Amino acid sequence: MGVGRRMKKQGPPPPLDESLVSRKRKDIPAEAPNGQSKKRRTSQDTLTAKPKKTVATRSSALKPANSAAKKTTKGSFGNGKVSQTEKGRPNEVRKRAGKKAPLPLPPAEADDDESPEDVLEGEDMDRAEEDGVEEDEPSDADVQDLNGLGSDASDVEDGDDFLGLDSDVVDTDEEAPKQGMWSDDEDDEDAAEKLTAANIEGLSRRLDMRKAIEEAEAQAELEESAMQTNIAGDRPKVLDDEAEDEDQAGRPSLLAPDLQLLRTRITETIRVLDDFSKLAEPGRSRAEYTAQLIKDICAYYSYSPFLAEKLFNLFPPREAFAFFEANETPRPLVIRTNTLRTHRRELAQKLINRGVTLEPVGKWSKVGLQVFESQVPLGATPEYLAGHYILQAASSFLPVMALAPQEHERILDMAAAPGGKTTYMAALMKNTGCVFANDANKSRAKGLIGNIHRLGVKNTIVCNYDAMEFPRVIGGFDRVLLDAPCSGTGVIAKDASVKTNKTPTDFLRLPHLQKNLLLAAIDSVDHASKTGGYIVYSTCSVTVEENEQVVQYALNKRPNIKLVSTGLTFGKEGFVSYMGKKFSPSMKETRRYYPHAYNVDGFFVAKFKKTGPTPAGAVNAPATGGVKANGAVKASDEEVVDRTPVTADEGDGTEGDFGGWDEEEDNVYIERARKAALRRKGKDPRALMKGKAGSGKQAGTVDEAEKVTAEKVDGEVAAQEEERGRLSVKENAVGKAPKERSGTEVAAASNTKVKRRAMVSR
Ligand SMILES: C[S@@+](CC[C@H](N)C(=O)[O-])C[C@H]1O[C@@H](n2cnc3c(N)ncnc32)[C@H](O)[C@@H]1O
Repeated sequence: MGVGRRMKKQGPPPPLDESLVSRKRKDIPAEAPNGQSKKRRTSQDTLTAKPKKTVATRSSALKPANSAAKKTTKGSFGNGKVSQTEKGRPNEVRKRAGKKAPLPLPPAEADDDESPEDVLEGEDMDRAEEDGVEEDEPSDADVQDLNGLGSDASDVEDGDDFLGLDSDVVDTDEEAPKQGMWSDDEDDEDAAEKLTAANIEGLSRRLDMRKAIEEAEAQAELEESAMQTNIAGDRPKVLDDEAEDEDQAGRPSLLAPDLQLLRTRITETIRVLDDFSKLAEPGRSRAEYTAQLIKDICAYYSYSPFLAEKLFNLFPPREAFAFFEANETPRPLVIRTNTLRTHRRELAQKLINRGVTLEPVGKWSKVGLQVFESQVPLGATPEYLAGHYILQAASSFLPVMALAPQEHERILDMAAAPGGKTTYMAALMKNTGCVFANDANKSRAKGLIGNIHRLGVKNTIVCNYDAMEFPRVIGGFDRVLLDAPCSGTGVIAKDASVKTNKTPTDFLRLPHLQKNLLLAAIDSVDHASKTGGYIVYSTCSVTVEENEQVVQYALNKRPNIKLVSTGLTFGKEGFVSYMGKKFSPSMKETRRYYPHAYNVDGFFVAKFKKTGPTPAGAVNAPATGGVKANGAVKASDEEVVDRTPVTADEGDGTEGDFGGWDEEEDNVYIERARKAALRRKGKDPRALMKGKAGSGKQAGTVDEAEKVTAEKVDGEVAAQEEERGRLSVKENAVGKAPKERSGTEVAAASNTKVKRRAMVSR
């Protein structure tokens, strides 16, 4: 495998406090480093510019002695790839703009039809090979971004819930004293020097290229922004004239937007919003500028207006820009050492020998390795096949680190496929105790089994339930991880379809599901666990609806939980208020991760401690039936169906503005589900409704707009229920042949249903 797109795109976006544009302007020397005078870059130049040449020249100017760097720079970047200006822009926009050479999508991405709800880890071999099409250039900050994070790593390892981590991780640490590039307690100096020497050429080459390219990019950007056609003086004129967007007949213009002008206008609008009183045109409001900015962001990055606005509202304008920019470049390729099979140092040495350039992901992790270049497909090396590592996004380490599973504990991973987190947990637990790895999607659960086998995990039982059925299936866990299905707004760099395929309905449907799953997670934990009693909720989404709002709902519904520190050494605090809504002050214990801030996928992590028993009337209390985690069957095996109505979500004064249920919305859900059930039984709900007094009254309580949304949501919920029903029926019908059972499975699943559905990790 050559130098791939992903591997080249290791660089983070610029730091938050220095915008892309202003930072580069600041840093740019008056004259190009090689003494060439500045040349204005036209849009045609931009598209045809050969980074190879620029990079090589600037690189040699920066470091004339480094011929190796020059040579590799040519090899790596000199394939007639597109310039920075064009990089990362959606193809369709480029096409619309009539540009000469549309940037091809890498085949793996183009073919990837899995939604972020489905695939968050990159375990397949294909993923490791999805490189090699688009060029990018790392920036100076790139190593620091992952490496520099959590430099107070000792806190992580020694902190409350991380007490066990040091001993849990079978890493070089136990055997070896300190060394620089590797963890403090890793390797002796000689060994590490060898590793570093083997790696050093690649690393220094990368640094050279990064520096050179950033300079070239900054220069180009400066020149571009100088090409302003509609910006004059101190008060830039950036607001659209109505007529500009319409043709002569008043229809929306079909002309392709000029991307350079759009970008310039975006940066200028941000500048105005940063210093509104000084820079705004007289008589124009902030709202007008914001609307213009969102509109330009939609055009430039190809977002739906709905999602662009939702994401924009999470940040101040300048930071929002950094976020949208960061979504255009992939995050670093990271592998997690499987400490059940090897040590990180050993693994690194073997991979370096195979031509992989890598280094530890940062002090905050003892098992992560960030890969910069590879001569081999990382999903097909002997070490990969032998289960020595898994390709896993750095952000996806975080929920497991927060959960901090301990040896000999019983853990539930409610939505586990494809198993990146399950297998990490098993490694931390040194294959002791028991992990129930559940996923509602049967085919994904099979992939999970594959990873479990490859990585040598032996303490895990895979099962295939709708997680809402917990704890009726089995409860009493020491810790539960709910890595919830979500909209994937944190992983847009991996799946650009999120930009346009999410609708308002998704942000009703998903939080509804997430809230239910979180209650089930909480109710599945044994509050009296001697070692645990913790729940971690995580998503790869950055929206408030799927994160703080879900957490707040759980806090409202379960007085027997409290938010506690995640123990993670980096991450931004969760919102305690958002757009006029208030959340619990303890929400600051939750952590938000953004691509532009940490060069990791967008993520959210919340950790709860369960402080008391599940309230008697709780929806998911394992009152009847089910088994405890220790395998003891409860007195009655009768099926418990969750019929608890959901209550007010917003504005009832007692539960806060977020986190509760919207009673009307839920009445509609319930009503629709009832109708769907009737239809399934072959009855016509409308005929039945006619006879019922009050049914019209209920319909009258929901206004038309709500009705339309509710119709849609309920249609989807009903379809989902139907699908789940089918899944469950199918599974029960299929059952499991005796040969598929292992001792572990049989011992742990004394409940017939569990036995039927559990798939085995041998
Ligand atoms: C974010 S992914 C999980 C990723 C996984 N934790 C990992 O680290 O590899 C969400 C998963 O939830 C599963 N899922 C969706 N709805 C579910 C439900 N009601 N019960 C259980 N699992 C569900 C999906 O099939 C998907 O695999």
